[in-house]
Amino acid sequence: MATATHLYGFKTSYTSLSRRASYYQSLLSQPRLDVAVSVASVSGHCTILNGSSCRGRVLRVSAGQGNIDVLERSDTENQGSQGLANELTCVMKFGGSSVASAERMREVADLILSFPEERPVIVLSAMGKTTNKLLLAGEKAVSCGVSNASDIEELTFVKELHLKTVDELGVERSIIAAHLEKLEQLLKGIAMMKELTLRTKDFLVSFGECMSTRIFAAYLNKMDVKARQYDAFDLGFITTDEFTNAEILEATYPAVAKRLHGDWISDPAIPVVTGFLGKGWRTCAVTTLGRGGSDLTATTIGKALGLQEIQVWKDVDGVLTCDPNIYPRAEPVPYLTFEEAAELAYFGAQVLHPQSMRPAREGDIPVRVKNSYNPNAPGTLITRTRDMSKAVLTSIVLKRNVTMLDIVSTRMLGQYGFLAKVFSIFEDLGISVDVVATSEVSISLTLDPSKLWSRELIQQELDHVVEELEKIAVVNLLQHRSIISLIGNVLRSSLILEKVFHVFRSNGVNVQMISQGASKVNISLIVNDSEAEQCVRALHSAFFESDLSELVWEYRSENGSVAALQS
Ligand SMILES: Nc1ncnc2c1ncn2[C@@H]1O[C@H](COP(=O)(O)OP(=O)(O)O)[C@@H](O)[C@H]1O
Ligand SMILES: N[C@@H](CC(=O)OP(=O)(O)O)C(=O)O
Repeated sequence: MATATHLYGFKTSYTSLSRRASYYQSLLSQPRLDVAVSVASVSGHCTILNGSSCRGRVLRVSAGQGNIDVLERSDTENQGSQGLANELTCVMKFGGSSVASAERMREVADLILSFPEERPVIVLSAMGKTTNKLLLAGEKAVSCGVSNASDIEELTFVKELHLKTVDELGVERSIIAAHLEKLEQLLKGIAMMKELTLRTKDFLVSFGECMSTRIFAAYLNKMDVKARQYDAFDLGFITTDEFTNAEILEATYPAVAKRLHGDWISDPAIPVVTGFLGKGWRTCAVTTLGRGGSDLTATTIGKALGLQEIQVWKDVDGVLTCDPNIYPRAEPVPYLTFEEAAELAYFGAQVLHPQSMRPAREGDIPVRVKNSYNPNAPGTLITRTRDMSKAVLTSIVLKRNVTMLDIVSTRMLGQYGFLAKVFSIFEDLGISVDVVATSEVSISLTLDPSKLWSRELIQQELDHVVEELEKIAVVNLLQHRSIISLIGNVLRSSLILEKVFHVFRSNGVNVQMISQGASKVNISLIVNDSEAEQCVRALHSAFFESDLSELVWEYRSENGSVAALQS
């Protein structure tokens, strides 16, 4: 092992010497420079000028001229690494549909190995529909009695699926035997207690990801590809204690970077990480990030390690122009911005977790959505910016079963007092609002259903909201509504809306509320649930299957300027 020291030109964006000094202090406190380098490259504070590999212990950083300083490092601890060329390069997340069986796991392993230039972190979801089955098993356990818990149909299904998979892949059953045993014990516990709390639900579903990752890592090892399994809750994913919908806390980033980096450098092996899971910071119990949360696990790791790319592998050719279950002729969208993708996810496109774009945007790391069943399809590339000069409508998203409130002031309060009071009621009750339209004396809004997760709560919460609002307003509660969100270039909103209203009128549909906020990418329309799918199909035909250029041309002539069309 070499013990030479090396000097590097070290460029920092901090111009003040005192800021630089305190920044270097933090670098020096890192046990190893590879951690410091990745922290630095993520936050964008510094770059290593000569582009060389920089691992080992930071000895000294001394201020030089301008904002270029000299960094001295030692190779003493440079165990087994060949420099940045051997860093982990990307994160590849495979959803449940991609790892639903032994055959699928084999294909995913082949797919990973077909990118020899990549050194990926792998994030996996539970196999197939395991999460749904586990939740159903938990619900049945509440009322089936302890003696029947072992025979719950969904438990048998989960056991058989996982045992069949290990057998077919030729890995040891012992890899998951303890988890299957513990899962059965847990269901007996639920049966005994006759209750399934949110905390227990999270622990229960965690078995899915814990088993899929163990099986897959064991299979890679069997194929002589060195892999190491990680449970996210032991890896450093620290979250709030909001069971079933936990938020990732900032402390996660350095913790995950340190652990994955440290292990990779001391003993390189492909990390295989459980998606979806975390550890509550107060309770230290297993938490989950909301359904579909493995996307968020992947983008969090991408940001933590400052990786080159985040890939999310699904069962569709990328983000599509609308939900293919509503309209099978939906087509892949080749490029999206983080903002468009976030808006699309937030307004209900199942393909991405609503919060998953945040870490990617903060770390400015491109996200590629690909199809594990059709790897040659180009997929969707999501980046900070894209060419919007030709963009009109990008995608149509539908969120069903939304509750809408029409709130009309009784004029006991002035306008500003009225709005403030209405929103303070929502804040006090912890309910999020999705879409809002206001006039001087009335507000129409929709409630975020993710906060109204459990059936019992819905009615209770709604009753309470209405009761509170009725103290200052006349309230009309409208249920079974849908939000149709048009993600696109809002600079062309007149063109979009002209076409939308033409389509709605031809289909005899009345829009009950419309909102085009400050967001440059989204127009939301509220219609009855019963009319929503028909509207999405008609809008898709109008925007994506007919030639828009004629309309664009008319619009351009009317506005008399080409510039009006360019963002
Ligand atoms: N706009 C959309 N683009 C692509 N897929 C969509 C869209 N809206 C809904 N979906 C659905 O999302 C599914 C993929 O998301 P998900 O099931 O969470 O993937 P995975 O489990 O593989 O991570 C697709 O199979 C498709 O049915
Ligand atoms: N297994 C979890 C987490 C997840 O992200 O799954 P998927 O990637 O299959 O959507 C769920 O079903 O919600």
